[in-house]
Amino acid sequence: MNKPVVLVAEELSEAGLAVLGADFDVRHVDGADRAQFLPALAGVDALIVRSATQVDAEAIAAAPKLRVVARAGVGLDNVDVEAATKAGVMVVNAPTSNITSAAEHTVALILASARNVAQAHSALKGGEWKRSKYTGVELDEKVVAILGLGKIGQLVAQRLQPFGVELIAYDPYLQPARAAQMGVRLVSLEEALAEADFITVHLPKSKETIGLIGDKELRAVKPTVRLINVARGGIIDENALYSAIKEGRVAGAGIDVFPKEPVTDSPLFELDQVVVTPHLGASTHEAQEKAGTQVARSVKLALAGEFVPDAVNVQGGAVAEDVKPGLPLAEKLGRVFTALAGEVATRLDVEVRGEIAAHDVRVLELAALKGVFADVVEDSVTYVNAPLLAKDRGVTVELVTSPESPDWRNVVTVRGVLADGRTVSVSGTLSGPRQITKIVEVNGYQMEIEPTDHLSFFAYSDRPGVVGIVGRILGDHGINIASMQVSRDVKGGKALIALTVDTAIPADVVDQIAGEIGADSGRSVDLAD
Ligand SMILES: NC(=O)c1ccc[n+]([C@@H]2O[C@H](COP(=O)([O-])OP(=O)(O)OC[C@H]3O[C@@H](n4cnc5c(N)ncnc54)[C@H](O)[C@@H]3O)[C@@H](O)[C@H]2O)c1
Ligand SMILES: O=C(O)[C@H](O)COP(=O)(O)O
Repeated sequence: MNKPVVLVAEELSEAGLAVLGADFDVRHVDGADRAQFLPALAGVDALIVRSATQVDAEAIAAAPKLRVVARAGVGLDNVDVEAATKAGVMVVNAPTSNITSAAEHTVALILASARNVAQAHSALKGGEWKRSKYTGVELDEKVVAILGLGKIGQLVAQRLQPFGVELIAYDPYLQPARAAQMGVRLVSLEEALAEADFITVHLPKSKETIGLIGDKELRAVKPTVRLINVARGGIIDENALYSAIKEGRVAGAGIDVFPKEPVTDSPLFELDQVVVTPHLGASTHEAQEKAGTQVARSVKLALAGEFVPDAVNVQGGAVAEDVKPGLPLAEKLGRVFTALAGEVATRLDVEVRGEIAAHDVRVLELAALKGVFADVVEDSVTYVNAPLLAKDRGVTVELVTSPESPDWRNVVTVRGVLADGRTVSVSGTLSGPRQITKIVEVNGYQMEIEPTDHLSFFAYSDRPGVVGIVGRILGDHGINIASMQVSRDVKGGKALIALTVDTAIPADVVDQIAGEIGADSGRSVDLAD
């Protein structure tokens, strides 16, 4: 059997490659070289990148088999997550892999900028012993403004605390009490600019943050201020920063990231007051080992069809062990639902009852939706695009949970209302230590059948002789019945036959049975693939 193809488009740690092991066809390409990268995507199941590879809509379209894009690091601004989601491609990152390295690099640049380390180093190695020119400033008693008090911003705050600085931060999405616990005073952007001796940026790059620190803002700072950016290029406007330093309105800067990378001709490079590094924030052995192993594990999970905790475009969090067996059950129920309904519902309820409802079971709703659309759309349906498919078709979906359940069993129900107002439902359980899955209800009829590869359901009016007719027709076509159950509401009322058979029942045979027994409906579903 062909191994799944994993394309590694940037350097991945040895430890990450070791996690992938021999089960995958691991290929390498230079993701920054578009002419090589795009053709290499054909036939690829998983793609691993860092920040230099643009995974845009064009790249995603060039990879029709792609199931997961893994970013061995934090920032996702080089990945078009929306395009990936539409294509059903999971996007994962390694959200905490390099935050310590990025925070330490920030502190390195703050100190380097305060004490002119890089400039003095170059001068001395160039044969110049200059002391007064490189007189610096202390951090003690200075005000440090952190823009973005998230994971890295917080680590920077912790690390700067012992230097005796006063910490302020601009982050409108954080509670002041949480910041206060860290010894940080939350302020407005205007206050941060006016009060700071050092400003360090730890924001994501977004529509709101691009150019957040531009000409106007750099006219509102102290002339002694130093700016540090280990987040993303473009959050501080480079040209505005250049002018501010050149005109003596800003004392200096420490910059790790640039609007376009790689870059060797930024205007900032000509200024002695600016210390620069080529996007080295995450470039430590430790961070790369963590990023590589974390994404390799996520790729393995994603290609095994399992839920991935670090997926950024899938709703729901980590899946509890007790909930995991419910995933294939909910997906099968979704497929049976669609077979029974014969059309897309206008409204769908996914009900989860029993002890598992104590966990986060949003993933069961996704699994049910995955099943509902699996036999409806041409493209592959995943945990990622299933909610979008529902939304596109105007299906309202609701998850209903309850710890109460009959017989103490965990029960999952997919219930939908069709355009003509009819309700269709199917329920399944997980029972026993082996978590055996059973279908226990169809359209209100109680039963107990295994969701095997081939199922059929016939709704008809209760009367003698029907079972015999069904058996004869299937026998005539060489189809072996594995199990058959008849349920009815009242004697002589409406009844339902549920069948499991060894081979698929062709559509014309389903029609023949339905015709001969005068069924209200006859449906079959193949869960084999
Ligand atoms: N240089 C490197 O090598 C390197 C390494 C890792 C991360 N990064 C970058 O560092 C940055 C921070 O990463 P993180 O993991 O700390 O992210 P994070 O999401 O944990 O933190 C970002 C913080 O910014 C705040 N924020 C978001 N939008 C804002 C806005 N418009 N105004 C003010 N605050 C806003 C959020 O509330 C959050 O607290 C990202 O840009 C990431 O890509 C760079
Ligand atoms: O967002 C990140 O994780 C950092 O910017 C690191 O990027 P890199 O993996 O390309 O070094």
